[in-house]
This record gives sequence, structure tokens and C-alpha cells, in this order.
Amino acid sequence: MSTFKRASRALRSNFSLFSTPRPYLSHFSFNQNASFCSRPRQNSKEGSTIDLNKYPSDNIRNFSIIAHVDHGKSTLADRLLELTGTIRKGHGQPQYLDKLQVERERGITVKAQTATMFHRHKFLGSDTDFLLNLIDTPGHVDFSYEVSRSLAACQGALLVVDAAQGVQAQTVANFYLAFESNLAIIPVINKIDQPTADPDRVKAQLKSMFDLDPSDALFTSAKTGQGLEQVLPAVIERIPPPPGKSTSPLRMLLLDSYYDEYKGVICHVAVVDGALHKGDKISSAATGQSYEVSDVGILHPELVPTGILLTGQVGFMVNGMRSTKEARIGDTLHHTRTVIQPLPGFKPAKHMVFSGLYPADGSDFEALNHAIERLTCNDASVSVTKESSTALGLGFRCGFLGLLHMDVFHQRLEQEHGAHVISTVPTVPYIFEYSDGSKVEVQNPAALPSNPKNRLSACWEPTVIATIIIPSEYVGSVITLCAERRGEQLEYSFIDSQRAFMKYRMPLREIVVDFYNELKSITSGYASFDYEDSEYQSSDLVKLDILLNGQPVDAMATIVHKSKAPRVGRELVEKLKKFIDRQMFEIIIQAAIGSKVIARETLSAMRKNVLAKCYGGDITRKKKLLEKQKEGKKRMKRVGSVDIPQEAFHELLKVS
Ligand SMILES: Nc1nc2c(ncn2[C@@H]2O[C@H](COP(=O)(O)OP(=O)(O)OP(=O)(O)O)[C@@H](O)[C@H]2O)c(=O)[nH]1
Repeated sequence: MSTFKRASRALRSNFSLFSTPRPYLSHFSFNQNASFCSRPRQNSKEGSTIDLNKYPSDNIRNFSIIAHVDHGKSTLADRLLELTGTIRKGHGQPQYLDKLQVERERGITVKAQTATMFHRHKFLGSDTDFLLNLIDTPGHVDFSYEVSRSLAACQGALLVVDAAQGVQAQTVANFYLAFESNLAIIPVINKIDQPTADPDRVKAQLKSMFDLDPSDALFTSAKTGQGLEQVLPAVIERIPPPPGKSTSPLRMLLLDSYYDEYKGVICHVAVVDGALHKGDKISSAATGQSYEVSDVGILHPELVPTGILLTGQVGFMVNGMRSTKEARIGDTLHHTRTVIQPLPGFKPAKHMVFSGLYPADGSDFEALNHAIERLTCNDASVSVTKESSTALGLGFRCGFLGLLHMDVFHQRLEQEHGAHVISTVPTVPYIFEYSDGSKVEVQNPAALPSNPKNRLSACWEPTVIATIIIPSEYVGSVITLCAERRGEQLEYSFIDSQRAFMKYRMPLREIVVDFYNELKSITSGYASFDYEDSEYQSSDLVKLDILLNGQPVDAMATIVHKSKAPRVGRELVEKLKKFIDRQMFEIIIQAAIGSKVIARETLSAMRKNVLAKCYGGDITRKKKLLEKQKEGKKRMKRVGSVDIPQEAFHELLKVS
């Protein structure tokens, strides 16, 4: 059973009983008298002098910061890094651990980031030096795979909740991920400086929803610094040290990997048992392949070589892997020639949406191939297979964790690798059964015959369990929206007098495209939403073809529920009419199921004259416009004799 499903089951039972055992681990002694004491400022440049032998596992704490989107994880991480002198105060770069350009532009965390901090604290009566590994995690549902991976390296988590917004859908999802991993959970009610903050209400929600003791909650403002002095003492006193054995043979969990231009593949690892030294010979439990460790160290938060990583420590390792494909996330690494029991590892990432990626300019296939290869080195959760389309030429079919993930991947391709792509309508993985009893998973609608009923006997679509939290006054409109999206209500209750909690089983296709936007718009932005994958359900699906002047455009084909086909068909042809420029001849745009046309638009003939509004004879301006038109043409795709601009493909993504 998937973690998601188990969490969902726990969640369901939690809501019916409203009281569960306290999720805390109680085996670690709690020192009531310990007091806060700051360590002299550390600087990452001092890295080479760091002696990790000073930090046996009893003096190590590994913890994640988890929360709903925007509740302040990365800002809190900044403050903790400053407090411990890991980064300079006023370093001028908010959300320091969000390093990607896409993270900075969108203000979201996409990749979990680890930072090692050092902190002196009065513990059991004496000043003690601690090594703290903090993992900042993403909040958006698409990246919850990153959260579950991060939690595997931790013994505790700070569950951050916005004091004004209270518990939201991803708070619930992340709480259960941590709870299922048996982590010590420290509730942190953040943003208490806001005028609308109501920490007492949030405390009551944490008690009623998760049975978290209200007296355990910390109250902070990551913005003003209020209450932050309580955080690290709580981490040290309430989170147990890592449980591994220093005397056992080395076992390391491979948490993540990325490709660095200069160093090659860099692996992030958690040393569960034993110790890793520079120069060690290690092997992968998954592939049996052996490597020599050429560099090892901590993330402080930049790479700082230490020559050693001891039991319970989290850090980086370079070992001559040539491609990140060799670095299998969740793999156990051990000393060559020792026999070990591999660690449980992680479930592979589940791809929720698939889309074709094609070079905007057909001749750029090799450049796109190269760009995708490089980017997947740093984002191994994308699946890639080559495919070809009669409309778009050679390209790739890629699997993503969700639509935001797909969007972020496109943006990174463009920003980090200069690749311009056309993407096809995203689709979810359907299962079709042929009349001979064989079953296929269809990730590309073009792969289905246009009249599938002739050869197919049954079809199934993936569903999700959606969690929605909304102010009570919006319940009616949300129920209507979910019904329109073929949702089946599983649960409906109240978190407190103001907020309702609902659970729905919904077809994945109905939520991947614009469900969240619509939910936000009908609830004035107050809804929060999360989902977890569930089983397949039998469904009445049809393939919807788009034809231009009678010729099907394979890259625009889509699979829809039969009841929605007329509306989707109509919307698609209307969108295309808006985005295709008039050309020298008439263009007939049709949507069809098999040979039956269900929607049609006609674009009358006329060449778009970009100089129409250019009065007077300024030749340089005319030249500029003609140049711009030429540039635009590069981003067009010719299907038969019809030029389709890139935006038309983008717009089709928004039709559900
Ligand atoms: N008023 C106030 N604003 C805060 C506080 N903490 C964070 N913020 C603001 O809240 C916004 C979101 O903060 P982030 O730290 O990026 O939130 P996050 O949880 O890391 O966001 P994701 O990574 O996208 O999930 C930013 O504009 C912060 O400046 C706080 O204590 N008080």
C-alpha cells in the first residue's frame, strides 16, 4: 500500500474519531532545564577545519521543515541558518536555500535542500556542541515526493502553520507523511506578527485534527525573529538522535543526486550505520557497481569537504559516477566486499501527467535532446522516451509529477538550457483493454486508433483522493464544482466553526488542468487543495481528434470522458480559431470522435499584414516589424499547409 494511501486511511480514521494516540516518539528523554546558548559564529569558509569526530550521533539532530505552501518554511530556514552563523545575517538573499532561478522567480521551493548547522546548547547540565541537519522541503503537492524522501533522512520535523491561515490541505498531507515515518513532530505556529494572526485558533485546530498537545506549540515570526530562540532548543530536546550503529558496517541511503559541470555527479547521502571516508571503495546494493570516493563532506550550506561522514550525518559524496542515472535515489551504498541488508529505500516517483515536448524549431531536436538530458540529471523524477509526431516531427514523451512540475521543467529548459519547446496537451495514463484481452497503458492519445470502439473492449482512468479545506460559506459552490468534475464525496466535516474539510474521489484528468485555479476563483482564493493517487476506475472514454482542413493533428488529440467531449471539442476549436492567424486560404478547424465531427469553426482567408497599422514611410520600423514576423514564424509549426503558432499549443493545455 502506498504511503499516500496509508496516510489517507489514517486521515479518514482520524477524522471519524477525532482522537488518536499522540504521534510523538516518547523514547527520547526530555530535558526541561536545558537552556538556550548560542555558539560562536561559524562560517562556511571555515569548512576545512570542521572536525566531524566531535559529533557522535547523540549530538546530531536531523529534521525537516514541512508546511503548506507559503507558510514560511524557507524564511524560517533562513533565520535558523543566521542564528547559527551558517550564513551571514542580512546576506541580502531571502529564502537562501531556494537556489534555482525558477524558485526565486516563483517564490516556491521545488527541490528539498539540506543545510548542516552547528549549535552549542546547554544540555543535561553542560554546554554541548550539536550538529543539526536541516532539510527545507517544498510545499506544493507536485513535489511531495521530495518531502517523503527528505523525511527518510530525519528523526523529526517542524510542522509550520501560518497563524492567520491555520491548517491547510498540505499541512494535513505533510503531517501524515511525518507521522507515518514515526518522526517527532514539533508544531510551529508562524507569522504571529500578522494583524489577522489567531494562534489560539490554530492551536485548537492542531489538537482537534492531529491530537498535537497545544502546550508543545512554538509561536514564531520568521519575519521579525520573534520566538525563534525556542526553535533550536526544541529541536535538540524533543527530536531523538539518529538511531544507527557506528560499529556496524557502512550503510548509506542515497537521497538525491545532481550533475555539476566541474565535479561530475554529486550524491546527497545519509549515513545510517558505520562511517564513510574519502578514498573508501563503495558499492551500490541496487546495481552491484563499485566506486572510489574522491570527495566527501557536508552541505554548510555550500559543499564543504570534511574527508569523513559519520553515523547519523547527512552530506555529499563524489565517487566518479558518470551520469545521475547510475545514482539510483533510495539505493543503499556500502563498503565493497561487506555484506549488508539494504535499507528499505523509496517508492519510485509516480508520474501523474504526460506530455509531448518538441523543439519549437524542428531542426533543434539534437539541442533539445541535449538540454533534456542535462536537466534530467538534476531532476530525475521526469521520465523521458523519444516519440515522433506527424505534426511536430521528432520529440519526447515526458512524465511529470503534476502540472506545476511540468511547467517548472519547461521553464528550466528555457532558462537554464536555452531550449524553446512546444508541448502537447497533457494527458494522464489511461489503461485500455483490446478485444483480445491484452491491456496497454496509454500515455499518448495519438497512440490510440481513431475509432477505438472497433478494437477496444474496456478502459480505465486513474483517480485521486482530493482533500479540500475551505471557509464554510463556500461549501455549496465547491460541492457543485466537484460534482461537475465527476467527483464522489467521501467525507465532509468541520475543522472548527469556520472551516470545512472535504474529501473526494475524482478522476485525475479532471483535476490536473485547471481545477485548482477554478477552486481558488470560486472561493476568493481561500481554498486549499491536496491530492494523493488512488486506484483506477472503469470509465467511458473517447479519443477526440482535431482536424485542420480535414487532416488530423496527432499532437492535438486528447482522450476525454464521453459526457465531456462536446464541450471540450467546442472549446478546443474556438481556442484554435483565436490563436491561428488567418492565412492565404480558408482553414476549417474540426473536433471529431472517430468519423463524427462534433464541433467546427472556419477561419476565413486573409494574410495577416503586420504593416497594416504602420502609417508613413519609416523604413526602419517596417523592417523591424517584418523581422519580428520572421522570428514569430520560427516558432510556428506547419501542419499540412497550415501554420500553427506556439501559443495555440499552449492555450490547448488550459482546456479540461
Ligand atoms: N508577516 C510574515 N511573513 C512571513 C513570515 N514568514 C514568512 N513570511 C512571508 O511569507 C511568504 C512565503 O514565505 P516562504 O518562506 O517562501 O514560504 P514557504 O513555506 O517556504 O513557501 P514554499 O516553499 O513555496 O512552500 C514570503 O513572502 C515571506 O516573506 C512571518 O513570520 N511573518
